[in-house]
This record gives sequence, structure tokens and C-alpha cells, in this order.
Amino acid sequence: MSKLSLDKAKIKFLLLEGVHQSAVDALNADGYSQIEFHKKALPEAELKAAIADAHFVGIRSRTQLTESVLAEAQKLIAVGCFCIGTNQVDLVAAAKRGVPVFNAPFSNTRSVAELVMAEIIMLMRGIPEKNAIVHGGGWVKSAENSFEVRGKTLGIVGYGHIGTQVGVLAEAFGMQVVFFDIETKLPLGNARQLAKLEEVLAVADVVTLHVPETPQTQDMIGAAQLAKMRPNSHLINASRGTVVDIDALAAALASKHLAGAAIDVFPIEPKGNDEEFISPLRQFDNVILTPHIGGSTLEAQANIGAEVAAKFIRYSNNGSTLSAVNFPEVSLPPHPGKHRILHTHRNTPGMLARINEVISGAGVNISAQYLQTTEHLGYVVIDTDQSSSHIALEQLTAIEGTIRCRILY
Ligand SMILES: NC(=O)C1=CN([C@@H]2O[C@H](COP(=O)(O)OP(=O)(O)OC[C@H]3O[C@@H](n4cnc5c(N)ncnc54)[C@H](O)[C@@H]3O)[C@@H](O)[C@H]2O)C=CC1
Ligand SMILES: O=C(O)CCC(=O)C(=O)O
Repeated sequence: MSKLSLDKAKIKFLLLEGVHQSAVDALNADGYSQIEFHKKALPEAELKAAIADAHFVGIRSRTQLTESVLAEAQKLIAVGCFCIGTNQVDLVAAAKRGVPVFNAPFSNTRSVAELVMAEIIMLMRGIPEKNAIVHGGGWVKSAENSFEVRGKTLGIVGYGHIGTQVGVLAEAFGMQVVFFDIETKLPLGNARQLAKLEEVLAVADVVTLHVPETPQTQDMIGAAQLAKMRPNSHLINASRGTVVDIDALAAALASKHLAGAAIDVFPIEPKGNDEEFISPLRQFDNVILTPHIGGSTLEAQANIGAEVAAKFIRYSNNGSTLSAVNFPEVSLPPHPGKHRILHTHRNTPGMLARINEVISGAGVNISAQYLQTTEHLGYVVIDTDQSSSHIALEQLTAIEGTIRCRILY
């Protein structure tokens, strides 16, 4: 590997929310030693101070990287979400600054699916209430409201990575699976895609939500949708807290229209393990409440740590943005003996021509080049035969529409 223009020892990684040690190990093994590690999310003022000189920041679901936080991050090169969801990052604000955002799109998928499968069985057997009764010294040995899952119908809303895994597990238990998704999806096994959310709600004994947080999924399950669910059915939400109107859910449980629920994510979650969890759902013994741990298994966290750290390393060493969620995806193999320039710009006509004009004007030969664009952004990786350091970096940076230009090596 050619020597990076910015010494690895000077590149600061800010890792928050106790990301797994596997991330630190992977970065250390590649020669990155400046790692500031925090077990928790930082309050906004502390976050702004810590991010000011960070080149890479790694978070989980709790840290909000808003426009105003990103504005403080003048040296930021990339963001890593050590999880699936990226809704906690202002992706547009990051892209505007030339900052790609990476995540781990399926390292905790199985963990969520297993928890959901367990909850389906627990809810169908009425275990949460029975557990509470026995803990209180009671003893109600009864088969009332206790059912096998075999032959029952599971409704999956959002049939992506997690939804499909839940469907496969549920079918192995003999359940019938129906799902709703805004995209047409290949149904696995005997699963059936239904055209409308309401159709799924009307037939399912258990409804489980696996959609991302978007403007369209905000309060997707409110009073009207809960009313359309079958009497005595169950709701599971391990997606995002904004997807369910919690007060409407509390009302549906209080009226006994729903027989139970399992909720892992909430509209407002405590910022740390020392803060009290406040929710109208605490009063219900027939609701399984978990502290956003759907993806929190040791296996998943170790895999996520290694995966996102590898994406940081590839981008830092190579300029590869493969699998970035807000950025054109470009990957060139390392070219020993060559020199590499990274140019991020607004996607306007003629940009590549202007960049190449500057490079050839400096008497430097381009040996490889790869451009990708998204609607608003262009990212080009340029390998040159001669050292590009003598090309006026200012000239490339001065091209109208340039967001960021770096000489990598
Ligand atoms: N509780 C936890 O610890 C965890 C929660 N999650 C959450 O689960 C979500 C889903 O994860 P994946 O399955 O990996 O995502 P995915 O992107 O693979 O699947 C999401 C599916 O939802 C569909 N969808 C999007 N908008 C929709 C709408 N309005 N109506 C119906 N379908 C819609 C998409 O077409 C896609 O098929 C994540 O975005 C994250 O928020 C993920 C991991 C752990
Ligand atoms: O483990 C975490 O911090 C968040 C898990 C999650 O919600 C996700 O992966 O989207």
C-alpha cells in the first residue's frame, strides 16, 4: 500500500456507544492508533467538541448526527453507523459536505429475527402475563388464551432482510406468512405478498413490523390500523419507535382489542442505561418491553464492529465508497506505484472535463479513473502516473461545484 498523504497516526477515530472491540482491533491492526472510545452516546455539547477534530466517527442508533452537529465536524471524512438504521444521521447534510455514511446492512439481521420468533411464541402462549403472575406469587395453570403458532398467520410489514428471515423461521414453525411491502418482493417459501397493509392487518394473528424510519412509515400503525387488526391479535415492533403511535397502541391494549404486544423500539428512548424509561406501555403485563436490543447479541456486535471498521479502512486507504448509503459507490483496486486523487463535487455537466483539464494542464498522465454520480453528487477516483502533489490542489478545489478534493497518496 502506498503511503497515505495523511499519516495514519494523525487520523482520529471517534467511536461512541460502546461499539464492539472488534472495530478497535481491526483499526489497530491496520495501523490506525488514534481512537477515542466512549461507552455511551455523548450529550450534544460534548459530541460537538469531540467531533471537531475527528476524521471518522462511529455511532449506533442513539447518537443524532444532525446538520448542526456535522457543521462542527470540519475534518470529518466518513461516518459509520455500527447498526442497520441510518435515520439518526442527516444523510443529505453529510453528503453535502462530501462525507459518505456506511452501515452494517445485515450483521444483526438474524439476531432481530430470532428475538421476534421467540416473541411470537411467547405472545401466543400468553407468557408475559403468566410470568408476571408467577413472579407475584400467583399460580394460574390454564390453557385459556394459549395457542400453538402452528397453522396461525403471521403478517410481516416490510419484507426486507429482517422481514424475510422472520418469514423463513415462522414457516419452519408451521405458520402461514403474508406480507406487505411497498416494493414487489420475491416471496420465500410459501409466503404471500398482499397488495395493501390493511389486508395483512385483517388476516394476521400476529403482525410484525420491519420497515425503516421514513416520512411514510411515521405513525404507520395508528388507531385506524390497530382497529383493523383482528380481535385478540398481537403486534410486534422491532423496527423504529416512530412507526407506531404508542398512545393508540396503549388504547388498543386497554380496550383488550389486542391480546398483547412486544415492543423493542420507542418514540423516545432513554439516552443511557441510567435514565428512567417512561412509557404508557409499562402498565401492561401482556406487553413484552425490551430496551432496543433486537440486534444486541455478542455475535452481531462483533460482526458489525469488524464490518464497519473494514469499510472505514477501505475508504481511508483506498477511497472506496462501496456500500455507502448516501454517496456514489466507487471502488478502484489499489495501484501500487501510482498516485490517487479523490474528488467529490456537485453533479453538474462538464465537471469531469474540467477536472481532467486541470490534471493534464499540470503535465500529469491519468492511468485509471472511475466516476459515479447520484442525483446531486459526483465522486471520481483518479490514479495518475506522476505524483499529483505538485498539481495545485487549490486548482482542483477551486473548480466551481467542488465539495472536497483530497490527494490520497
Ligand atoms: N430493534 C433493533 O435493534 C433493530 C432494528 N432495525 C430496524 O429494522 C429496520 C428494517 O431492517 P432491514 O430488514 O434490514 O431493512 P431492509 O431495508 O432490508 O427492509 C426494509 C423493507 O421495508 C420496506 N418498506 C420501506 N418503506 C415501507 C413502507 N412504507 N411500507 C411497507 N414497506 C416498506 C422496504 O421496501 C424493504 O423491503 C431497519 O431500518 C432498522 O430501523 C434493524 C436492526 C436492529
Ligand atoms: O444496536 C444498536 O445500537 C441499534 C440496532 C438497530 O436499531 C439497527 O441496527 O438499526
